[in-house]
Amino acid sequence: MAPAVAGGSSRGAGCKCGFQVCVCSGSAAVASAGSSLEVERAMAVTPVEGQAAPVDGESWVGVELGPDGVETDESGAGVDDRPVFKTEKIKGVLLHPYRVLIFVRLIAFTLFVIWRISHKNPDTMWLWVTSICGEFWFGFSWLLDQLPKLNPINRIPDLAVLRQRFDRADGTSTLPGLDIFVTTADPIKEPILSTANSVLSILAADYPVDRNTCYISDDSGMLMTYEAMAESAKFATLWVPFCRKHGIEPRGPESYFELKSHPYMGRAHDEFVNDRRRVRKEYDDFKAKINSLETDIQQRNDLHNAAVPQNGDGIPRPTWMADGVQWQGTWVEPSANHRKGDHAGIVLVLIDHPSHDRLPGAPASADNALDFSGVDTRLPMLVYMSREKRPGHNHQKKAGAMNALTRASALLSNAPFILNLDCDHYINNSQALRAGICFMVGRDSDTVAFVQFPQRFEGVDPTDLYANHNRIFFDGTLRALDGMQGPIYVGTGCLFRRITVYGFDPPRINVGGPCFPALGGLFAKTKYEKPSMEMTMARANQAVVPAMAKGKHGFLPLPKKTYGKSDKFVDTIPRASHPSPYAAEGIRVVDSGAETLAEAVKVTGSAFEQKTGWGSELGWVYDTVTEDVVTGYRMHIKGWRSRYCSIYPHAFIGTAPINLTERLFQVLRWSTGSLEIFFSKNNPLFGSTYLHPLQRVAYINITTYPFTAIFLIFYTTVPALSFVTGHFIVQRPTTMFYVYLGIVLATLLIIAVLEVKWAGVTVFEWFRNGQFWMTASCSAYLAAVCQVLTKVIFRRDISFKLTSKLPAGDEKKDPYADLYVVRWTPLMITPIIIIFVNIIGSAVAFAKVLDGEWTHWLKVAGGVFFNFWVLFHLYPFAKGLLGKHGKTPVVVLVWWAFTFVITAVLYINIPHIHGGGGKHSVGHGMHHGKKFDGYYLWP
Ligand SMILES: O=c1ccn([C@@H]2O[C@H](COP(=O)(O)OP(=O)(O)O[C@H]3O[C@H](CO)[C@@H](O)[C@H](O)[C@H]3O)[C@@H](O)[C@H]2O)c(=O)[nH]1
Ligand SMILES: [Mn+2]
Repeated sequence: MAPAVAGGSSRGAGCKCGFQVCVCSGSAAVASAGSSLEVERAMAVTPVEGQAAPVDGESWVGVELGPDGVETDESGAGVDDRPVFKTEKIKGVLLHPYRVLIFVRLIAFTLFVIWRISHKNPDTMWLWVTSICGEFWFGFSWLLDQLPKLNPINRIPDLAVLRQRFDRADGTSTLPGLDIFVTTADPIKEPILSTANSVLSILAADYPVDRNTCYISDDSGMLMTYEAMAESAKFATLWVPFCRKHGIEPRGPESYFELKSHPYMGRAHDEFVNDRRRVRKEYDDFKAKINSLETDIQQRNDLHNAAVPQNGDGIPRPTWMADGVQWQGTWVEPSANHRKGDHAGIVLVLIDHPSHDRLPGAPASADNALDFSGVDTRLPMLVYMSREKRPGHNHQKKAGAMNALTRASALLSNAPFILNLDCDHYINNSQALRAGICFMVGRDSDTVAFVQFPQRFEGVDPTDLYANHNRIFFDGTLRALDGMQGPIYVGTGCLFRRITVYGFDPPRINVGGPCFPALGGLFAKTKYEKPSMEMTMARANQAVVPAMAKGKHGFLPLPKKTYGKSDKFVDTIPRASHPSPYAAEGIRVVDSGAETLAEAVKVTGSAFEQKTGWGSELGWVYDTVTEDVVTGYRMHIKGWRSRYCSIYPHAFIGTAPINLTERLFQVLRWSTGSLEIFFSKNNPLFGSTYLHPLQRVAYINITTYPFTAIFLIFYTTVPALSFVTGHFIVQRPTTMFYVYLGIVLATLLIIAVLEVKWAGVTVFEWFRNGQFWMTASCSAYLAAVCQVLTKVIFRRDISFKLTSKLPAGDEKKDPYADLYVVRWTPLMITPIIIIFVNIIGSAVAFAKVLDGEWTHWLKVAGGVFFNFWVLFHLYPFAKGLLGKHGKTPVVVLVWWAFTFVITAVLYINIPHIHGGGGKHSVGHGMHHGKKFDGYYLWP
C-alpha cells in the first residue's frame, strides 16, 4: 500500500478517548476503557491542583522561563511572578529521534519516488502514471500531517497559583467574567434530561458565581426546553450547595449518581450519606418531572383550550406556560408565528444576577432538611434564549445561534470570555473553567484568542470500533499545534476572548513558537510590542479600555455599522475586555431589567444581521456546514494564538455517535466543511503572513485531507484486481526498491510508536485511528469530495442534519445497542465493493497458485498480504455492517472465508474464466501458462 500512509490524524479519522487507565497500564487499556470512566470519576474527588493532562509524565520535561518570563497579572503590574501555567516540551531522548526519523523518512520517500519514476512500466503506462500520482499525494499528505507536529508542547494550568492571585480571603474573587453558551436545537433528538444535566453541571462548577452566567439557546423554541430549564433552576438550589458542601465530583447529577462509589470531601461522613440520600430522592423527582414535561404541557394545553372547537377549524390552539401566559415560541399544535422556523424571539431570565456578597444558607430545619449553614447558596445567572425565526431566512444553524448569544449576552453580562458547550456536553471536572482561564490571564495571554479543550466522550463501546474518541487527533495533533500558533478550533469545549469574536486584531503579534522563533521570524511577521502604558493603566484602573481605537496592532474596531443597529449593544463593546461586571465595589454595570431584555430580543432578531459583518468579518462564520475550523482560522490569520487545555479528570464529557451510519454522516459533514474552506476565500494557501508557516501547513492539511479518498480508492482496488487482470503496478522491483520501501515503512512505525508515547495514547488506538481513516476515506471523504465539487461547479447548497444523540437500541439491556443497529446508507457501497474486490483478488491469486498457473507463490503472498491489510482496516466496518451478527466477530471472518473459498473454487472449476480467452490473457503482462514474474508492489 502507499507507503506514506498511516492513517492521517485529521479530524474525521480518528478516535477520541482519553482515559487515564489506558495511559497508565498501556496495554490492556482499551478493554477496560468503558469501565475506566468509573475509576476516573472515583478519582475525581480531589479537585485538580494543576494536575497534568493524562500524558505519560516520563515523556515531558519543563521548559525554563527566561529572564523575561516574569508574569504580570491582569492589571499588568508584576504583582506575582509565579506563572499560572507550566510549559513542558518532549524530552530530548524522544524528541531528537522523532525529528531525525521524520527527516530520514522524507529522504527515503523521495528516493523511493525517484526510483518509481525512473522505472517505467511500459506494459501498462496508465497504471504507472496513476500510481505515482497516488504515491506523491500520500507522501505529500503525510508531510502535511507530520510537519506541524515537530514541536509538541504540553501546558499545565496551575490552579493553586490562580487561586492565590485572584481569590480573596472573604470568598470573593477577581477572576474575569465568563459567559457560558449551551446550544440546543431539539428537545427530543437532543434528550432534554441530558441538556438539563449539562446546565446543572455548569451552575455547580467552581467559578465566582457573580461573574459567571449560563445561557441556553434553544433553536426549537419549544416550551418543553424552557420548562426543563426552569425545573433545573429549581433543583439547582439544592444541588449546587450540596456540591459545594461536600466537594462533589462530577457535578452533573446523572453521572454522579451513576457512580458505584461516592467518595466525599471532609470528615462528616454520616451527614454526607444523609445529604446524598436526600438529594438523590429530589433528583429522582426532578427526573420524573422532566420526563413527564411533554404530557404535562399537553394536558395543560387541553385544559386551557377546552373551549376551542376541536377539529380542523383553523382556530389556533396556543401552548400555555405554567403561569397561564401564552408561549411566544413554537406551539405543540403549530400555527402561524408559532412553529419551528417561524416564531418570535424569546429571552427569559431564569435565575437573576446573584448578589456580590456571599449568601450563606440556613441550618437544617423542619422545611429544610439539609444543613447549608456556611455554604454559599448563590447561583450563577441563568438565561433562556430562543432567537427569532422566520421563514425564508437562513438561520445558519449553530453559527447563527452563537452570534445571537454573543450579542444578547453582551447586554446582560458582557463577560470578556465565552465558553461554548454543545447541549450533550457537561462539565466533568468542576475546576475546568478555572483551568481554561489560566491560559487567558497568564504571561503573554492577551494574544490568545481561544482555548480549545479536547472533546471526550462517554457511551462509546469499549473497543471504540469507529474511533469515536479521536485521541490521535486531540492528544497528538492538537497538542502539537500548541507548539506552533495553537490548536485548531473544533467546536464544543472552546473558551473564547470576546473581543476576538468581535473581529479585533490582537494587541501585538507573537506567533513564533518557543522552539522555532527563528523559523517563525523567517516566514511570519513576528512583530512583538509590549503592551502600551496606557493599556496597562486602563486595566489597572478597571476602566474602559481606551486603547481600543489606537495603533496598527492595537485594538482596531470595525466600523460601527458592522455590528448592527443597536446602540445599546455597540455601547457594550468598549467594555468587552473588561474583567469585572462591577464598576465600583458591588455596583453592576449590566442589568437585566425589562428594557435590557427587550433589547436582547431585538439583537437576536432574524433581520438584525442584515448588512452587518456578522458571519463574515465577525462572529462565527456562516454559509458552511461546519462553522468551527473556519472561525478559528479567521482568528489565526489575524495573528491571534490559541491554546490547548487538557486536564485530568477530563474537563468536559459528551456523547458520540457509535452507530456506523451516524458516525459516517458526522464525518461526512466534517470533511465537507473542510473542503468548503479549501474552495472558499479562506483557503489557507492565501491567508495572511501572520499565520505561522507550520500552522499554515496544518490548515492546508485539515482542508485537503478528504482528497485522499480518490487515491485510496485506487490503492485499495487496483492491486487486488491485478491478480485478475495480470497488470501490476511495479513489474520488476530491484534491491534498492525494497530498501527504500523498507525504510519508508519502518520509519512510519517507529514514528508512530514515539508519537503514541508522547501523546499518551495506546498503539491500539493508533490502529483504530488507521482503520477508521480507511473506512471514512472510502465512504464519507469520497462523498464529501463529490458534494463539494458539485457545490463549486453547480452552486448547489449542501444541507445537513443534527448528529443524533438518541440511542436507537434498547439502552437498558445493552448500553451499546446502538452500535449494532444497521441503517443503510449509500455511503456504505464503496467499502463493501472494496472488501469484495480484495477477497476476490486474493482468492484468484490463491487459485492461480493452486492451479499451477503461477509458480512464484512467495511473490503472490506479498500481494495477498496487502489485500489482507486492506481487509484488516475495513474489519470494523464489516462488523458494523453485520449488525447484531457482528457482535460475534467470527461471523465476519466466516463471511469473508466463505467468499474467498467460493471465488477460488469457481475460478478453478469454470473453464470460461479459467481457460484462455479470459480477461487476464488480454494484456501483455501475463499470459496463461507464462511464469508469474510480475509482482504486485505493496507487501
Ligand atoms: O440549528 C442548529 C443546529 C445545531 N445546533 C447545535 O449545534 C451543536 C452541534 O451540533 P451536532 O449536530 O451535535 O454536531 P456534532 O457533529 O456532534 O458537533 C461537532 O461538530 C460541529 C461542527 O460540525 C461543531 O459545531 C460542534 O461543536 C462539534 O462538537 C449542538 O449543540 C446543536 O444543538 C444549534 O444550536 N442550532
Ligand atoms: Mn455533538
